[in-house]
Amino acid sequence: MQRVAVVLFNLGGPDAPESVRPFLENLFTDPAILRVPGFIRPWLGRFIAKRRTKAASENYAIIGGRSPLLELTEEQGRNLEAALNQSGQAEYRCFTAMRYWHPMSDAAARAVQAWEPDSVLLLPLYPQYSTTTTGSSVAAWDQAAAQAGLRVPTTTLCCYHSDPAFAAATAAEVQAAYGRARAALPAEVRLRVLFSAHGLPESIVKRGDPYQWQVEQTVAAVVGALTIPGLDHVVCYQSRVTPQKWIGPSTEAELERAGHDKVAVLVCPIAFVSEHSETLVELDVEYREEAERLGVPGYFRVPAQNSDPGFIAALRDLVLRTVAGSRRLCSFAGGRQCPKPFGDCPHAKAPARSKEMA
Ligand SMILES: C=CC1=C(C)c2cc3[nH]c(cc4nc(cc5[nH]c(cc1n2)c(C)c5CCC(=O)O)C(CCC(=O)O)=C4C)c(C)c3C=C
Ligand SMILES: [Fe+2]
Ligand SMILES: [Fe+2]
Repeated sequence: MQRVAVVLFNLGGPDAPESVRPFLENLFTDPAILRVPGFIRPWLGRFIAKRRTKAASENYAIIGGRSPLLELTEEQGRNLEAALNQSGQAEYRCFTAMRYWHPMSDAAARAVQAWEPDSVLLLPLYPQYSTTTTGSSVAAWDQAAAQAGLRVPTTTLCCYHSDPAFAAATAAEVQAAYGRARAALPAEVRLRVLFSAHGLPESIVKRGDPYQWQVEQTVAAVVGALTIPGLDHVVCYQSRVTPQKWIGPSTEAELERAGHDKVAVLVCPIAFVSEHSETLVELDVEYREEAERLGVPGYFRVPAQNSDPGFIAALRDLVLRTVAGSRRLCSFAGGRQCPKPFGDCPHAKAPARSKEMA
């Protein structure tokens, strides 16, 4: 039986208070994140990380001083592995490769190599492709796999932003949370869904990053799978961490509008499939307090997918379809379907290697 290694990509997060600063240094010295000339990046990246450490540490302190991302990603891996092995088509094993904290790509590539797979499938836990997330992880993996001497056929799943099963699983969570919020609210109070995605500097989108477009596609697919007539909803962006202009509207601005309109909000994280500091602190603590201050008449949140069975089943089907040979195409070319398979076109390349992005 063929052995297939499925590598789950995620961002990673500090596992202890003393890991916050080195984690941030790894993040801010990534050329996909800090787009300045190479000679200045290590110095500037470490400087920004040092300045960010206090605020980030305070956030992690609220959730026990560490990120829950590794445990949640490993749980997703165990559930996906069990679901894949039920198919009996091949032997699957899931591995985790974090981008900015352990276990990173080098350790993951060595573990994959030791298992001696016939092929590898790279599966980002980012539904939407961004050069800052999936693109960066693919670049780190390529280097780590080469160093580990791993030379087996490797397929990359670029994104699943409007995959019907992923959208349906997400919609089921939204529908249930909407029902709970409606039941808790007086009948005369209107409810608006804020689909809140991680933000991105506008300059990165202007250089061809498909993330914002794919986030909008996800929201359209999820709203299409809901049965809530006349749903009041908006897409907005959270977690701005640098002074540049970021894509908008910001989630804070949408809370302000909700306060002005006197509508309650149901916040749905739409670009994260696991709970982490930005859902558990930014959404559950900071924005909730902000909403109260702004007079928003109710604040509710949709949980992240984590190991929701519908989400795991959607991932299983994506993996099986990809392994079965119907390679998924890159879904971005200025808003149109790209004619080339993911990996063979400029949209999939990490920025350092692609100056020709559309
Ligand atoms: C310029 C900075 C950043 C960009 C661009 C960015 C893009 C981006 N990030 C995620 C998902 C996550 N980011 C997380 C933490 C995090 N992100 C940044 C900066 C940028 N992200 C920082 C500085 C941090 C650390 C926390 C903080 O200082 O506030 C996490 C959380 C990890 C955890 O520990 O729980 C996730 C997940 C996406 C999807 C994205 C672009 C599309
Ligand atoms: Fe981030
Ligand atoms: Fe493409």
